[in-house]
Amino acid sequence: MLPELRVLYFEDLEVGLSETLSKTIASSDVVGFAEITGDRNPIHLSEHFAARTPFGTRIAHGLYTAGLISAVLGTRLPGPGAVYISQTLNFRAPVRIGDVVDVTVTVAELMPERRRARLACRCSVGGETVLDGEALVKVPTKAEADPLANRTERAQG
Ligand SMILES: C[C@@H](O)CC(=O)SCCNC(=O)CCNC(=O)[C@H](O)C(C)(C)COP(=O)(O)OP(=O)(O)OC[C@H]1O[C@@H](n2cnc3c(N)ncnc32)[C@H](O)[C@@H]1OP(=O)(O)O
Repeated sequence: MLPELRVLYFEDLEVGLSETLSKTIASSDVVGFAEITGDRNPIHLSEHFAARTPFGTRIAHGLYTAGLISAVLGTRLPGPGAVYISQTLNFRAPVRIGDVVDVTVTVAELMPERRRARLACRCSVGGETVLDGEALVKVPTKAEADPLANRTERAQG
């Protein structure tokens, strides 16, 4: 999943605006996440260990799946320049190697006075919700992102 970057400024957002990206979870993703974070829980890395858990097989780290939400926020909605403030997460069902995770974020509320957007986040596999929660992000306005362009517009206008 390497989507094209799209910048949406605060004034471009409206409640209900939504974006979905999909990612197939590879074993190398899970191994890589274990390496970069140090979370070597064998439920993610060892088939032998995972076979004796209720899941029956290795599962992805919850925070790896959550990271896919961050990818949508940071690349598509709102996109580059968005700053995470908070994120709630409910891990409702496991994600297994080979699963295709559909990640959807939807603008739920806009708070113009502080340029905050609240977004509903849902990850699903085959239509089943595996993770949901809410993100709060700070979103640049066009003027904040490009103050020179704004000054030029005013001078011309
Ligand atoms: C630390 C790391 O190394 C480890 C990881 O990252 S593990 C990977 C991330 N976690 C997961 O993949 C777990 C996914 N979730 C599940 O498989 C299940 O939710 C569960 C096994 C954790 C819980 O299942 P269970 O104990 O069977 O619970 P029930 O389905 O019987 O539900 C009982 C009520 O609790 C509510 N509920 C269950 N899970 C969650 C949740 N994650 N968040 C919020 N609420 C949850 C469920 O809705 C039921 O509520 P009700 O009102 O009784 O209907």
